[in-house]
Amino acid sequence: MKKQLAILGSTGSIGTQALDVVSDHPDLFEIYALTANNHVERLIEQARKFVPEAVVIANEDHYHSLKEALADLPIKIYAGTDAIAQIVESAPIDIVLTAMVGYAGLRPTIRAIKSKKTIALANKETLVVAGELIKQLALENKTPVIPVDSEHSAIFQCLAGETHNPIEKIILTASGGPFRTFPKEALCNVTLHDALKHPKWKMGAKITIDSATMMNKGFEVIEAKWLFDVKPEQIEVAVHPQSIVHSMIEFQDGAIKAQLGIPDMKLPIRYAFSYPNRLKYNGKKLCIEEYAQLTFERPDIGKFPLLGFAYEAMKVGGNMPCILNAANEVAVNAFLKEKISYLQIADLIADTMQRVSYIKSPSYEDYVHTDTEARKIAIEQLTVI
Ligand SMILES: NC(=O)C1=CN([C@@H]2O[C@H](COP(=O)(O)OP(=O)(O)OC[C@H]3O[C@@H](n4cnc5c(N)ncnc54)[C@H](OP(=O)(O)O)[C@@H]3O)[C@@H](O)[C@H]2O)C=CC1
Ligand SMILES: CC(=O)[C@@H](O)[C@H](O)COP(=O)(O)O
Ligand SMILES: [Mn+2]
Repeated sequence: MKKQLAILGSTGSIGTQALDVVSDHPDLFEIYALTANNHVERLIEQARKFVPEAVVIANEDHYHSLKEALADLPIKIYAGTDAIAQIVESAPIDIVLTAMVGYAGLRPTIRAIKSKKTIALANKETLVVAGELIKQLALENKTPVIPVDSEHSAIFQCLAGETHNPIEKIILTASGGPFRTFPKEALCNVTLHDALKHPKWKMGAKITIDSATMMNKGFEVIEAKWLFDVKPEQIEVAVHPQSIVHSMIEFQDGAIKAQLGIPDMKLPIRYAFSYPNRLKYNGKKLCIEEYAQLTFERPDIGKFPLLGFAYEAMKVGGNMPCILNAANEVAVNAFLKEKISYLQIADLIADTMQRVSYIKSPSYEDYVHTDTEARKIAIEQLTVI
């Protein structure tokens, strides 16, 4: 039986790579549903190629053009965020890949977990915002959450066969982003164009900016806490500019296991789809002799304060990581529109973290309310900076 997949965010960087993986294995996987937000032409192309049961466009303005373009095919067409949350519940779906960007991933992920679908989790913001709730729901519903994020997939792969061995320490590797070698004083002059030049990975715009501020690594620290049930002090970040070692775990006997490979998201996507099996791959692989040096250095929190904010938010807990995420989404969006400078991203987030009401044990409704409140405060701040 082919596994039936729902790809949320099929038009993005992870989504399109996931569809490549499906194309490589038509005998194993079938697309049940595709969802997107604005790239309607790309979604139409994908729908014509994979002929899924259903296609959903979050932005309702595109509904009619989508429906018209696919009128000759037996595909159900829906629009709106409610429809995305509903489609993941469809009985035939085995795996839901959460490859949409940002807070928008939270609600459909919860619905998919409650419907006992295996989650292939790329949308790290879901765990940043509501990690405790997601973990609890996944346990209650016995729903596997398989990481797609390269570092977490690496850790997950290293944990195979180690069920009875506790993790002593996680060493999350970071590329260091485009400004790794820049002196701190130079960061006041960097542009959007500079920040969008990731040294190793070709990704969507939002995560590329998160990598340039190292917010991405901060988010990944929080993501690791929830996925692997470790304390903040057990998670270390090592800057590894070659992006070949995708992360490491240290066990209590001092052994360190790592997963290596060229920077290619298709490997963690493929592994999440085929887990616990590995699929044959004949494309480009790591040739270790090409790397005379694999280097590791400590991150500079003075230069990348957002990484520090994430550790702080994780330690404070409650709705603080949700505030951090909302403020970051507003700030990155403003930076992408060139309304604020690179350094103002940190100012805006620090300010918002101080202003939003703190909730120690948030419910789902509290997260929704916190996200709204934090965005409002961050947007207000935009007008005064
Ligand atoms: N790219 C990568 O290599 C990696 C990404 N990730 C994570 O995966 C997620 C996706 O990243 P990436 O693929 O780079 O992002 P992209 O920006 O390339 O793609 C985002 C996708 O989400 C859709 N989308 C955007 N907003 C909404 C919304 N409000 N409702 C529904 N769908 C929406 C977009 O639709 P449309 O294009 O139609 O507007 C698009 O399909 C992020 O959480 C990121 O942190 C994790 C590790 C690596
Ligand atoms: C591919 C992937 O998983 C990204 O999250 C990547 O880690 C970003 O690179 P940084 O290490 O620069 O954040
Ligand atoms: Mn990553």
